[in-house]
Amino acid sequence: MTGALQGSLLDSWGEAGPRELGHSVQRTQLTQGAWIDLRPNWIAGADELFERLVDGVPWREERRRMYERVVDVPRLLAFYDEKEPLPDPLLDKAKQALNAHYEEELGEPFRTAGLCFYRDGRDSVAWHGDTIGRGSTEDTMVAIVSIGAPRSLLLRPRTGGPTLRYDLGHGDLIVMGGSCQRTWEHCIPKSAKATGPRISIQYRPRGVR
Ligand SMILES: O=C(O)CCC(=O)C(=O)O
Ligand SMILES: [Fe+2]
Repeated sequence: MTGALQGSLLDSWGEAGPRELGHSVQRTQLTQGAWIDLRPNWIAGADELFERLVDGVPWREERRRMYERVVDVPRLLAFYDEKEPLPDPLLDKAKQALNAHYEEELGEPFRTAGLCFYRDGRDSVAWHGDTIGRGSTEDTMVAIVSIGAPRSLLLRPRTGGPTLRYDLGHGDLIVMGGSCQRTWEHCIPKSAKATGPRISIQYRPRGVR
């Protein structure tokens, strides 16, 4: 069964929104106090959410200076600061569910939402940690909901070592925690295969970017 068909069947049986977290979240300890939580198929109603976000989010193209040149950022972006309403009620429900599950351990709530739109396999994000803010010095969490076409998220330790690959499917949740932003890097590599569009939603605490 294809992911899309499976998604639509599951969605027709239940209400749209995040499914339970609890015991369905699987944690993997990485090195140096970094960890990853995975919760496949977290979002019910992911097909409809994807369509609403494609049409409803004011996607921005960005250009960034790279050494001597100004280049297109190879994905579309949107950012919702903590006081801005999210573009879809399902994204509020997902944030509430993440906070119910993680706030105690995180010591603060997830507050902001960044959205990326990977139009096809040529769109990507290069190796980086989310270290513009406090993630460069403190443990934190970044929770990512993936919808649309499956893409790989790669992780590698900054000190060198094997690269881990997580194939993120439609409606999956991955949470990077502990020291992950400063001791590891992550990327979404370009894909040579014919790849459909994907949207990721990243929830972060205040001051993490
Ligand atoms: O699209 C993703 O899953 C990752 C995005 C990301 O790493 C970022 O926006 O910092
Ligand atoms: Fe990132």
